[in-house]
Amino acid sequence: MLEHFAIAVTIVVVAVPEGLPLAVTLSLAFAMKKMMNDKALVRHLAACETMGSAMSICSDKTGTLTTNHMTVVKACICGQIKEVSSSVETSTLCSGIPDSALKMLLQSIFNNTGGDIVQNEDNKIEVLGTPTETALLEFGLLLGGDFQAEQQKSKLVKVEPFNSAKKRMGVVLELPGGGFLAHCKGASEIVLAACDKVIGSNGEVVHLNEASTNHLKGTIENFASEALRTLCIAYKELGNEFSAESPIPFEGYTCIGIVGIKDPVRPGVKESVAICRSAGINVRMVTGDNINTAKAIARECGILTDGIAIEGPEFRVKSEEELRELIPKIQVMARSSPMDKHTLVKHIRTIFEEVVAVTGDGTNDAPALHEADIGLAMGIAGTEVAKESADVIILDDNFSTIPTVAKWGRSVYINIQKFVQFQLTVNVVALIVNFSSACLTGSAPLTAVQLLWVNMIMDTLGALALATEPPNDDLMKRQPVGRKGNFITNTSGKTVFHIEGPDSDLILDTLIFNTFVFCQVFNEISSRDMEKINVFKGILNNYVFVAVLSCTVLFQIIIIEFLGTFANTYPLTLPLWFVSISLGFLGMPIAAARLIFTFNYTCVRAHTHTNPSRIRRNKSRETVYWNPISSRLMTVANLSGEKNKGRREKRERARGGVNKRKHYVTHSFKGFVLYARIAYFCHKCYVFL
Ligand SMILES: Nc1ncnc2c1ncn2[C@@H]1O[C@H](COP(=O)(O)OP(=O)(O)OP(=O)(O)O)[C@@H](O)[C@H]1O
Ligand SMILES: [Ca+2]
Repeated sequence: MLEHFAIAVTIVVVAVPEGLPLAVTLSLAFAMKKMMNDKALVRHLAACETMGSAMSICSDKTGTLTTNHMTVVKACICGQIKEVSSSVETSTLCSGIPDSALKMLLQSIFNNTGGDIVQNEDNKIEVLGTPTETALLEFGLLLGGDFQAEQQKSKLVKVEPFNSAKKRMGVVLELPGGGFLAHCKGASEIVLAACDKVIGSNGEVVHLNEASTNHLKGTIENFASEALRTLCIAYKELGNEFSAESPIPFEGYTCIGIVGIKDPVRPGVKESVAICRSAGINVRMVTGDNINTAKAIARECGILTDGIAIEGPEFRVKSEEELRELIPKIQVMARSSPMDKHTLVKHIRTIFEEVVAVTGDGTNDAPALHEADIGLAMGIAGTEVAKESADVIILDDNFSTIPTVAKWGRSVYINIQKFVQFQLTVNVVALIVNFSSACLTGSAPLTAVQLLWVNMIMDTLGALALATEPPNDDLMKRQPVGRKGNFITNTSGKTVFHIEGPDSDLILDTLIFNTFVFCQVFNEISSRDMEKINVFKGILNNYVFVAVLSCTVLFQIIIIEFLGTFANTYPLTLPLWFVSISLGFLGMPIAAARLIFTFNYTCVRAHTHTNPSRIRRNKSRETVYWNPISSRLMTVANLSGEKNKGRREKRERARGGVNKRKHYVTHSFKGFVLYARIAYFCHKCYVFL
């Protein structure tokens, strides 16, 4: 009783794949630890694996693809384009700029800012703020401005800080001589649209006519096509009437100038984008910046190739049908608001059912990071809001860490897949062997201790071995599995026979079907004579047999090669025909081997249970054995071959062959029952599945 109980418990222990959760956790934890060495901090454990199935990456530009170290390198003030660099003297920079314009520019730069300039302990000047702000403040210093003095001159009445939706920033100053003045800076084409005047080359304010508008627009386009981020700086006199409660008006501005800010592309981005491409991951750029700047940078990174670039406001108004057509082609989305980024990610996820990864650093990326299947935030330049919304933090702010994360994700997926396939096979075999033998014989072939050892090998140690397999570079050469990928695949079958292409499933099915039919054909031949090994002997004498067999083969060829649509088959190549026929033929040697085995086995058994009465009947005093297959006594000579054939035939004739026929009938009946049982079992399995 106790023994049976122990066996039952062991079988249950073997049957439960308790190594699976272990393998999953182990694989994830292992990947997480290794990813930490590769400068990726995983915040949610499951994210390790999700990244492996990513099909699409939406990346923002500033700070992710670019370094986020910004400097003003070009400026267009009073119609003059100036090259700016720290080596240029203030006097040369300011030459040609009228005093009034310079004064207004410095007032704007130093008052309309979210940054600050302080003196640190070493008496060095330090510029604080977001990269765009610091770039502008440094430009102001280069122009010879004094931050503190400029700020003390006038009183700040109202501030509308920068946000990514409006893409501009504005302040209102109360001037020392009385009256209010509004300053605005922001996305160049947006601010320029609010201007109707411009400071001319002599410092006078002139109406913005078509020629000057086109000149400014051309300048913006020129700067942008050089991958520069452009900002337009403008002011507006508000007169004496302004209350701090009312919003800053946004029309009738006077344009002071346009600056071009350089933000170089991070080294290694191009290579990383190429790796993602070859791994079947679609990389898109979604940025708040100008479309031309975005295009230029996207080309430099290898993101923009043959796809399209679209602007946020245009994207926003498209219907769902239009988006369905458009989204697969979009490679760059510029001037996007945080909600545009979010909408794009949501549509890729829901309409196309792709697994989407989003990378970002700013507060404007937070909604998209949150919506994505996996959010990756930049660790150094990233804002707290972005990091909070992300699943993985890229500690070195390097875009090339992203393919590494994807590689680890794929390795986790593959490792778990390998383990599941390993465990499925081992578990099922161990279970069937033990369960069936316990049912049939009452005892399991493996003892409890043995079973527990087997269980340990296949569960715990198996998990440890397979889950910690490190990734190889080949992982990034295959397509992502995506959301609908099959976890348990039949690729093994396909890879064995080198079946590829879109019809590979059908080809594999046809191969199985063909092999099955040829198994039957050869089985038919094997069944011609149950006693003899050479079943081909005299085959041509039976015309019916030959005709039936030939017709079967002929029809099979027609079905496979020509009746594809009707029979759901696919024409097989010559090597695949060879494979299926050979596999079908395998049954024959197996049948022959079984014949030899049972023959010898029964002989040996007969020898041990020799019936003395029958031995005595042999006149030539040879040792005779009882062969149950042919139901007759045989000498050693009989067993080994065709010797004494004449005598045997004579004896058979004397017996009238009655016994033999009776034997065949029982055999066929037993066979029929067995087949019926197998068929019934298969049917049950099918229904169960
Ligand atoms: N501090 C600022 N003051 C005024 N305008 C700004 C400021 N910062 C950025 N801009 C303008 O707003 C635009 C959009 O900025 P936004 O924050 O939406 O995206 P981004 O940081 O340029 O790009 P990404 O989404 O790729 O990070 C910029 O192209 C720039 O013209
Ligand atoms: Ca950004």
